[in-house]
Amino acid sequence: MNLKSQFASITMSQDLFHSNLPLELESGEILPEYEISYTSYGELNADKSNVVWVIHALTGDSNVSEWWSGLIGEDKFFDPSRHFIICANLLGSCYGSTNPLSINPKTGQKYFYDFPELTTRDLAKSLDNLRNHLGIHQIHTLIGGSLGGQISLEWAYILGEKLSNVVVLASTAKSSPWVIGLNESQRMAIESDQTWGEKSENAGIKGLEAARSIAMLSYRHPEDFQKKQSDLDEKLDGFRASSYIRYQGHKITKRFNALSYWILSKTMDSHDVGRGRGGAGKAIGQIEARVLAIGVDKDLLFLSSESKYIAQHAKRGTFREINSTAGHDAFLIEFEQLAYILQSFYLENN
Ligand SMILES: CC(=O)SCCNC(=O)CCNC(=O)[C@H](O)C(C)(C)COP(=O)(O)OP(=O)(O)OC[C@H]1O[C@@H](n2cnc3c(N)ncnc32)[C@H](O)[C@@H]1OP(=O)(O)O
Ligand SMILES: N[C@@H](CCO)C(=O)O
Repeated sequence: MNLKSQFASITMSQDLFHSNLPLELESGEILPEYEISYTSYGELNADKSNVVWVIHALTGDSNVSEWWSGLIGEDKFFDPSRHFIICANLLGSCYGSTNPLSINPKTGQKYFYDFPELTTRDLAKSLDNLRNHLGIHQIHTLIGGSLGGQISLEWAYILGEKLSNVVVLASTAKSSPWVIGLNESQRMAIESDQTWGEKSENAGIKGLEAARSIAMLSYRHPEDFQKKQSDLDEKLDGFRASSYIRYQGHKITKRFNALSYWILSKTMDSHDVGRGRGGAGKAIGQIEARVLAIGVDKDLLFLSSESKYIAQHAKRGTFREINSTAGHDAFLIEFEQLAYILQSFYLENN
């Protein structure tokens, strides 16, 4: 379906891929059929060599020109007049792809809590099925941050020589105990909501509010709070940081649900590109594409050293660092630094 684009003369299309073939999951469970919603910008060139595939993070969607507007758009680093840019909503997420609120074809009812656990490998496989469906035989650049970076690594492993460059932002080869612990606290917050367990779209929504507030503390750095949320006046209550964190918790409930959040946070936990492949370092060493791993110096969630590890173990790896008090979320905010790093990477390597 072609949509009115925000760009003057660029094609933007929002489409749905329906797979009647089942997706066999790492857990042994099966998604009998599934849909993937995806957005693309620009046109494939004659030899299909201009594909830039973006993978969104935990609560993102496929409208990459909105949430990555500093990097994608007319005259931006990835420009739809030159690149064919595509982003698919991840399975499990609530922006158009099959998720816990979709109908389970086996029962004719919504999945709710019966939705299967998905790994980053399962998600990479589902994206590869979409790629095949679209007849894309070569991806110039695959790029993703956080959970999107984890899936990018998994997919890069599968893609082999069909991928030229993979850019992994603020991410990791294997989720650390720290990340898993933080995600478990967030799921505990969801569980403590009395509505969790109900077969309702709003189940666990207050819990999700608390979960996002915990998550925000790992997405930012204390210096970011110091800069933006300090109170100028002396007070005993009603602090700016309190209202900010509550606001952020509430904001997510207007656009996301606890079931999708639960599933995708579990996906993040089980991520390990080295599972069954002799360890993360060995698996990364088998990726054929050039690997650019970008860390954020003040990322408290996925440490910059984890990005360095990825680059060090790749056959053709480069490590770069963003300097930002924004912390983990810098990959969604620091467009100038990102564009500079990407520019120099392509100049040096392509
Ligand atoms: C439909 C969709 O939205 S699709 C999904 C798009 N989102 C994604 O892809 C996920 C990735 N994006 C994100 O995580 C975020 O949007 C980021 C990281 C890029 C930016 O985060 P933001 O929340 O916009 O920035 P920031 O932390 O500065 O907070 C700003 C907000 O907090 C509010 N705020 C700031 N300080 C306070 C305070 N002391 N008390 C209350 N509210 C406050 C601001 O008014 C602003 O509100 P707004 O979002 O309604 O405009
Ligand atoms: N802020 C990101 C999560 C951290 O990668 C999101 O909401 O998707």
